[in-house]
Formats: sequence, structure tokens, C-alpha cells
Amino acid sequence: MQLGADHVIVRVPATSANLGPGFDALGLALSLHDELEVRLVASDDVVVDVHGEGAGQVPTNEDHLVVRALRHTLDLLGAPQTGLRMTCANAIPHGRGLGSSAAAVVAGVVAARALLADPRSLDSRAVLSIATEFEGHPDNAAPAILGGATAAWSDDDGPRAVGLEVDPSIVATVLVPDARLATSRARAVLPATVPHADAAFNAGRSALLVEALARRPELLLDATEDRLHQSYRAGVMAASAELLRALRAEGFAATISGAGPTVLVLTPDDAVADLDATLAGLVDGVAGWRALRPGVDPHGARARRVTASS
Ligand SMILES: Nc1ncnc2c1ncn2[C@@H]1O[C@H](COP(=O)(O)OP(=O)(O)OP(=O)(O)O)[C@@H](O)[C@H]1O
Ligand SMILES: N[C@@H](CCO)C(=O)O
Repeated sequence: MQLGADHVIVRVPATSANLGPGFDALGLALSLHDELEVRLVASDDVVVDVHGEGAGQVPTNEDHLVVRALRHTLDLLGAPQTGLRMTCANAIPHGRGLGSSAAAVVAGVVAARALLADPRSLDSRAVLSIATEFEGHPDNAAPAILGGATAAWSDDDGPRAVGLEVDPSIVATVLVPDARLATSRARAVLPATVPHADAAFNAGRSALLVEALARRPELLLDATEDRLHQSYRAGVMAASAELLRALRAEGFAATISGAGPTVLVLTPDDAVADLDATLAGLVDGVAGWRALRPGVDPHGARARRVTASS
């Protein structure tokens, strides 16, 4: 496989996984993006400049997650490796449950694809498969690739995903604390098995959530109930668990975003003012938290080749 470009720009969205009952399966792309510029250079060097989230914290060499995903993809396709200069402008907070690691991996894979002489040789399913190898589960990678809301699953041929309808009146609010929590830590507190009744409960709520997202936002509170992960994780994200409880008690469809500790709230647009008033009343619960209302990203990851004339 030959390379056909030497300069690409990639934009990839944040994602909120699980959406309550859809553990490791459902996800939503949010209009909060990391943007990367990748140039091939003649030497073997890797130079990474990071601005925004993660600056001064993530590696700036071959260990950088985007570089690892990019190189892995080129290797898989039998494409040549070269030196790289990469500039990252990151808006997705790290370790907060907004899919930063999936965004980085997807960015690396789609950057590699855009560098190929024939980018069509890697379709969305192959991108999902590579990204899931890194992530271990496809629920963030799927919406990061496809945009919108997605349901992801795996069969014998690997991970797959489909887009789900989202009623345009649904507003996503994310409440992002300062504290970070590594996904690995939030997964380590989950039990190996769960009661059959809890699995059945979540199956019903996940099915309902597909309908609530598509055209019945008034069902979002019931549809976002979960018994498979959030209560087990409360001990490693006490403030988020308390905020979740308080918002749900007021009738808002709050969930832990991904592996936390961010809280996602899904509301019909006519309930946004009530949500803001409720948040203003929870002064202690949200002091120091960032409240963002990013909108749903309908596109997913995008890559553009830069040519001398563009
Ligand atoms: N843009 C990035 N560039 C380089 N490394 C990144 C980038 N984004 C995330 N990472 C790496 O991934 C880690 C965060 O991944 P982690 O899976 O713990 O959380 P998350 O992906 O933000 O949340 P979640 O998986 O719950 O949505 C960071 O600490 C960093 O090591
Ligand atoms: N489904 C994953 C999302 C975070 O990567 C989890 O909750 O652990």
C-alpha cells in the first residue's frame, strides 16, 4: 500500500458512552473536538506539539496515543512508516468520561487512512475494528467515527455499529468535574457477574432508550436507568454519584458519561431552563464543575488532505 498525501488535518468529536443502560454498547458524539495536523517529514523523527487538553501531560514522542494508532494502522496495511510532525489542538478533557482516548485512537486511524494513496481501502468498519483493538470496547469509537448516536456490538467478524435516530429537540448537557478518573480504574470496580434480574432490567431500558432518543424524549428519565455499572462505580466517583442522584430526583435524565466522572444530562429543549435553575440551586454539588452544552455532532471523525492549492 502506497502513501498518497503528506499533510492531513483531522477533526474528531468527544463522545459520551453508555447513556445509562447501554454499557459498552450505546454512545453519542458531541460537538467538542480535537483537531490535529499531521505532516510527513523526511527524517525518522516524531515531533508532537500539544495545545489545550493534555498539554504537558501526554507523551510527545512515539508513545503518543495518536502516533501509536497511526503507526499501527500503517503497519496493518503494509504502508511505509515515516517521520511525522503533528500538532494537536485538544478540546476534549482527558480521563473525564468524554471519550478522549477513543478520539485520539480514531484520529490516528483516520489520519493514516487519509495519508494512503487510496483512502477507500479502509472503510468505517475497519476503522472501528482497529480503534476497538486499542480501546477494548466499541461504544466510544463508534460515535467518534459515525457521529450522532450509535449502537455497537461485536460478532465473530469483529465490532460493528449502526447509527440511531436522535430527536433534534434533545439537548445534551455535560457537567465536567476537575477530578480525573482513569477508565481502567472505573472498570476495575465492576463485578464479574451481575444478577439476571439486573441484566433483564437493563435490556428493557436500553431498548426503550432507542425509542426515547428517536421520538419520545419524555421517556428519557425511565429509559436512562441502569443497574449494571453506575451504582458499582459510585465509590470511586462519589461527587458524581451524588449529583446524578440529585438531578434524577428532580426528574432529569442524568447518567454517568462513559466511565465518569462527568455527568451527562439529556433533556428536551423545553426543559433546559428548568435544568439550569436546578443546577444553580445545587451550588455545592456543582461548584468548580464546568457545564458544557456542546450539541450532538452529526458527522463523526473527518480528515482532509492539505494540498499546495488548498
Ligand atoms: N488527545 C490525546 N492525545 C494523547 N493521549 C490521549 C489523548 N486523549 C487521551 N489520551 C490518553 O488517554 C487517557 C485517558 O483515557 P481514559 O480511557 O482513561 O479516559 P477517557 O477516554 O477520557 O474517558 P472514557 O473512556 O470514560 O470516555 C489520557 O490520560 C491519555 O493518556
Ligand atoms: N463503556 C465504557 C466507556 C468508557 O470507556 C465504560 O463504561 O467503562
